[in-house]
Amino acid sequence: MGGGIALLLAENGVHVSLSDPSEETMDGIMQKAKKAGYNGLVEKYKDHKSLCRSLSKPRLLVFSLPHGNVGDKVLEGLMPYLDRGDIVLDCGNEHFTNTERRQEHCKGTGVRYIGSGVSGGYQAARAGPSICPGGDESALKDVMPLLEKIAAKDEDGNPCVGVIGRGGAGHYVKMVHNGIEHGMMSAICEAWGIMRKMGMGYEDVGKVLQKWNDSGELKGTFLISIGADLSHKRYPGTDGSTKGQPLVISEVLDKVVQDVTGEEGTGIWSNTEAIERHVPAITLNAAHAFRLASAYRGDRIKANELTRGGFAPQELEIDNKNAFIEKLRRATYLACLASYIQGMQVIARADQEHEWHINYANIWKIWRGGCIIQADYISDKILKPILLKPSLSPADMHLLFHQHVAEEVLKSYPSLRRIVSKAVETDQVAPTLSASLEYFKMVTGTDLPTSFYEAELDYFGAHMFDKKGEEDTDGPTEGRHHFEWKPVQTQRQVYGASSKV
Ligand SMILES: NC(=O)C1=CN([C@@H]2O[C@H](COP(=O)(O)OP(=O)(O)OC[C@H]3O[C@@H](n4cnc5c(N)ncnc54)[C@H](OP(=O)(O)O)[C@@H]3O)[C@@H](O)[C@H]2O)C=CC1
Ligand SMILES: O=C(CO)[C@H](O)[C@H](O)COP(=O)(O)O
Repeated sequence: MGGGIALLLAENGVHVSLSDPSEETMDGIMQKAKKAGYNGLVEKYKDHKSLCRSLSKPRLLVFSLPHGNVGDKVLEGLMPYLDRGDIVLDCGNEHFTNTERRQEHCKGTGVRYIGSGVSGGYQAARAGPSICPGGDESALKDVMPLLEKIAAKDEDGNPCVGVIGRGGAGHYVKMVHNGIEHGMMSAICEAWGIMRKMGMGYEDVGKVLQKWNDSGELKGTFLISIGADLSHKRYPGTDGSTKGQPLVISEVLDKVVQDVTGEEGTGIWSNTEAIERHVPAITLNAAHAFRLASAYRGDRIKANELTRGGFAPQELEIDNKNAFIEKLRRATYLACLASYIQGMQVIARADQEHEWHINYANIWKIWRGGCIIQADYISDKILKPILLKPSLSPADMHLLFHQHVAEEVLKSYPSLRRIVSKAVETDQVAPTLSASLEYFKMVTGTDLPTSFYEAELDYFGAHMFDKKGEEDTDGPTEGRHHFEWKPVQTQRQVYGASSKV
């Protein structure tokens, strides 16, 4: 990512001083710069002192580092050579609490720290990513012209960058972007698995994904478009030709490991945040659990043996394949929409709590292009009418509270139900699609079986309950009633006089 950003900056005429523990990595970037004709614009520096000396003031230091300690160490190493007014632009996926801690630490020194998510993967880092910066207002004012230059552009040519808000808001929004990304990726891979079990070849599935990306509710969805593309990629043979070579996808093992290996943290953080902000983000939770289950392939093999082959998905016999695929498209869309609804709610709750003053119109802007969760239909039809409203209330951020969103859910819900029920009957692996179905049932239900849950809680814990007709008007409040479901008994009454001590 860092190499791509360095070359992108050089392409825009910026002098870049590189610093990386690996000489080889830096040489590789310098070679690419030379090849691209950015002569003299990229130089490498081994130590912090010479790096900082090479930069004109106020300096702009761009981080693209693994999260956590690494950023702390690099900042600590740079600090003695930085001056008041210098700016650190942290473009990694950092936990917002680390961002805010560093911002606080920098404050006394006059160094200005911006936490800025970037999205779009390493290809976008080179061509122009979607960028969501947050933090010091004056620093943001200084860097925005440059960020606007290097950012991805949407279909109208507008840069996909905007100030998100105070403190760690930029990194927070990027974290939730990744939570939404995981929900969408999971739903799409489940749809892919179902199509494969319908007997469709990899390339046939690719063609369907291409159609989904071309029109309808999944139009312009980046993850669908790359799915269509990758479905046709073959390894080159010794003569460079791909003819008769295996499709790459046919050889990819079924494990997603980066949560477990600690390379990335955004999936864990966004789910933890959803739970801590009391958001029922079951689509995101299921997607995350699916990744975790997939990571432990060795455990799966063992459990598969013990369950005599596990519960392998059956081949699907579908009479009207086209009609079924249309339902699958709608089901996938609804799971993607659920991911957005849940993610936005997490952001809004955190915004209220941290008082980041998030600019929601800018969230719309940064997700319009260049990012992994780019979804043109959702952007135009769902988000635009809400996020671009001149004044927004916290309730607006519950996307489902808007009639046009509710109508979308109503339109595609029967398809989601049909797909999930078929998946359940035939043991297809569809955790995120199933969770999304449950999500819409849960969050629209007004007679949930949680009456019984509440009664049990009151039975054993005296946790109180409200009675039917006693509605909360201002958010959840503790129940008003306790019923003595069973009189408290003494130990002797329960266990008898002869119980052993
Ligand atoms: N990959 C992606 O698609 C995206 C990644 N990100 C985020 O961007 C950041 C970078 O990601 P990515 O490029 O994929 O990761 P890499 O691991 O490829 O790059 C991390 C860089 O940090 C350097 N580094 C590691 N440890 C230290 C250290 N102690 N001191 C100084 N430098 C160090 C590495 O050096 P070395 O050359 O020695 O390995 C490497 O150049 C991460 O925060 C990631 O979450 C954000 C969006 C997309
Ligand atoms: O931030 C990203 C995209 O937005 C990166 O691609 C990130 O590496 C994806 O990893 P993970 O799926 O573990 O979040």
